[in-house]
Amino acid sequence: MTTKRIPRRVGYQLTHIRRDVPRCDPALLRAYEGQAAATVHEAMGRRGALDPAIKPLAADMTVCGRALTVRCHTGDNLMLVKAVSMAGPGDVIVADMGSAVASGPFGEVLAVECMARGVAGLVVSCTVRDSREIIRMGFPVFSAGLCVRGTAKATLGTINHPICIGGEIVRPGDLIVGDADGVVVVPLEEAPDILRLAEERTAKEAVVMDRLRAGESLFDIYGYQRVFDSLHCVEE
Ligand SMILES: O=C([O-])CC(=O)C(=O)O
Ligand SMILES: [Mg+2]
Repeated sequence: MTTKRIPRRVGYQLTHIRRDVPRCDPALLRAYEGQAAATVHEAMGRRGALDPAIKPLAADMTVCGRALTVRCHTGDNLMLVKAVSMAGPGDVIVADMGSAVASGPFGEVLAVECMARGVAGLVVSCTVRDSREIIRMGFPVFSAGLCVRGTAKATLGTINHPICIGGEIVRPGDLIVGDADGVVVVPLEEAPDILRLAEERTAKEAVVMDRLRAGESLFDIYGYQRVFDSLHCVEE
């Protein structure tokens, strides 16, 4: 009797894990480290902001790095565990965990591995757990809150494919900038121009704030009377 073997590759085959992804210039990454998320968001024409439900575990957490993207099956962190094993310095793991927000696919144990690998941070669409320990060790985690529920480790997803998180598309290699105000994604090809615009904005705001300290008003400096006039503002 002959045994029928099922061919492993039939028709379209999804590549689950991609390793050959664009990498931004390390000097550019370092230059982004001093930038506030809100400034970057403004500099790119108010684009790129993830849903504000995704917040840092502690107000003083900041993150800056290149996106290592992960797409997990709902309630399963198998691909996230794999992504952590692939991550290194300068990487921010950005994880779309599917439709269930309330689960704890990331906690103290994975945070320890991230710290050991020098990973820059985690941005995740759902909740996480072991928050006290993660805050204590100072690993930057941006999540939709906290949940004690554990996850399965049984289903494939993708690593380093484009994902959608917090209403924004994130592609592997895109820049991620996050702080207490929220998280912004910068498309890699736009990163040099947006950095220049962000630096210009920071310099301009420093001058404006000096003028405010000297007694001027923002209303006058920016000439908002023009807007009032166009709206026929009545004042008595
Ligand atoms: O292992 C998990 O499923 C997540 C977790 O709790 C940890 O990383 O500590
Ligand atoms: Mg745990």
